[in-house]
Amino acid sequence: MEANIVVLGTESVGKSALTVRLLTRRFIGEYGDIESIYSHSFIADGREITLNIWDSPYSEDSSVETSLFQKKVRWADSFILVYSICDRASFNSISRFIQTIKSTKDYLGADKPPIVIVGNKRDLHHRRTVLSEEGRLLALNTDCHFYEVSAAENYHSVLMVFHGLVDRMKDAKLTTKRPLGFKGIVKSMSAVFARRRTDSF
Ligand SMILES: Nc1nc2c(ncn2[C@@H]2O[C@H](COP(=O)(O)OP(=O)(O)OP(=O)(O)O)[C@@H](O)[C@H]2O)c(=O)[nH]1
Repeated sequence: MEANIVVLGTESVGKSALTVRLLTRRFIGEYGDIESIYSHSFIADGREITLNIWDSPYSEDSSVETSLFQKKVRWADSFILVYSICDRASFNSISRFIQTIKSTKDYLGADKPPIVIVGNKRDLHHRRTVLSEEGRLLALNTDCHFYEVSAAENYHSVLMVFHGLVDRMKDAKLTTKRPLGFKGIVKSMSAVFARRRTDSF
């Protein structure tokens, strides 16, 4: 099985931190602004599963109206929508992402995609401005799954997010993948670490 996952959310909510945590088990603190699609394979129930994970830095250009956003929605089989539990505005933006994803997929005649909502930075509970119940309620009302995690502190909770999404996709036919149609987006993990090393000098 091969599946395309897009990680979305507003600025600095921890999209790269979650992605890099899954891929390397590490939290490296600073990630740079790298638009990347990472490939990650693992075995589950005796089957090889490959996830292509598209992580992009947020900017005004990533708003839901843009053609790049539409391109991501078309490409993806499923979505991880991230907010920070310390950032109310990032939580408020999640509904808009869900609406746009659903209406675009509907317009394309595609199946309803699995969507997971993730409240990140759980370790910063003393600065919390979004209650867990609010995240859970939003997920319930929009037929999404919900997790609260800390990419900084907990690898296993991040693993649960991605594996939970895979479980929801298991029966879908997700095999033949078309190339994206533009160059320079696929980076290796070494790019992330190289960037960090450079930044620290
Ligand atoms: N305390 C804490 N900090 C986190 C956590 N996840 C990410 N951060 C920090 O939050 C900041 C932003 O993390 P990124 O992963 O770059 O966030 P992003 O959503 O990819 O940001 P953009 O690329 O700007 O859209 C960094 O300083 C991270 O170290 C977390 O779980 N807990």
